[in-house]
Amino acid sequence: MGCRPLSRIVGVAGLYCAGKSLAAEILRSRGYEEIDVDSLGHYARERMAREVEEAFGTTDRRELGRIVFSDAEQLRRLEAIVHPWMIDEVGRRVDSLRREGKDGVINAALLFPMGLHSFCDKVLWITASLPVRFLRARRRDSLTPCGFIRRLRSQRKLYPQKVGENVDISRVANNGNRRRFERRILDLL
Ligand SMILES: CC(C)(COP(=O)(O)OP(=O)(O)OC[C@H]1O[C@@H](n2cnc3c(N)ncnc32)[C@H](O)[C@@H]1O)[C@@H](O)C(=O)NCCC(=O)NCCS
Ligand SMILES: Nc1ncnc2c1ncn2[C@@H]1O[C@H](COP(=O)(O)OP(=O)(O)OP(=O)(O)O)[C@@H](O)[C@H]1O
Repeated sequence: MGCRPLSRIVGVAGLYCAGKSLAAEILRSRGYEEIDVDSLGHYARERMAREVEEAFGTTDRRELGRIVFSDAEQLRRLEAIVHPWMIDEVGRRVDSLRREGKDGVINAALLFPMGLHSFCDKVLWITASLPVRFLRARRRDSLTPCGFIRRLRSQRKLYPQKVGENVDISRVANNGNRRRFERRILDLL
């Protein structure tokens, strides 16, 4: 009877434009399967379109972003609708990876507040300086300084320090080029 290989689940977290998706891409190139929790959020919004429409009068991604990222109470209302299903879905996908002995990466800005770190064997907390993140946000999302500041305010809750839980967290700086970032990540695995 053969032994199933061990599965390893790595969480990737960090603030807006720190480089979480790039970190997940690097892990994917090493055979990890990605659970992209931002995408699950968009899928959840479509699944729960009726509740979202009732609560906000719209299900449009951009319009909702404008509403919830400038008002913490509205963001909490949206999270209360979509997060329970999202957390269950991540759990289902992790179970399936573990059963198949596959490695996985959970890419989630809200890894800690959603409690998803409890599914992980290791967490990479990606950091980059504020000016670097602003330049990336401007290039990728055409965000104005005001829009950038609004995003930052909605992300105060994301830090791992706010979680008293015992999980192996490595901080990975991503202020330089991709090659250096990739080397840092691979050294930590
Ligand atoms: C409000 C929504 C519709 C705005 O969509 P939009 O396309 O404008 O932004 P996008 O999803 O690309 O997110 C932009 C940035 O905000 C971050 N972000 C998304 N949701 C949240 C949140 N609840 N709290 C803090 N940051 C968030 C993302 O990680 C990303 O860094 C969407 O972000 C959403 O449905 N959020 C709630 C679900 C959720 O919590 N998703 C994040 C899981 S990690
Ligand atoms: N080391 C790097 N060198 C060059 N460009 C980078 C680097 N890291 C990230 N970027 C670019 O910065 C932008 C943000 O990176 P990425 O999407 O990985 O961040 P994120 O943390 O996943 O963002 P979000 O918070 O929106 O989910 C992207 O356009 C990406 O290509």
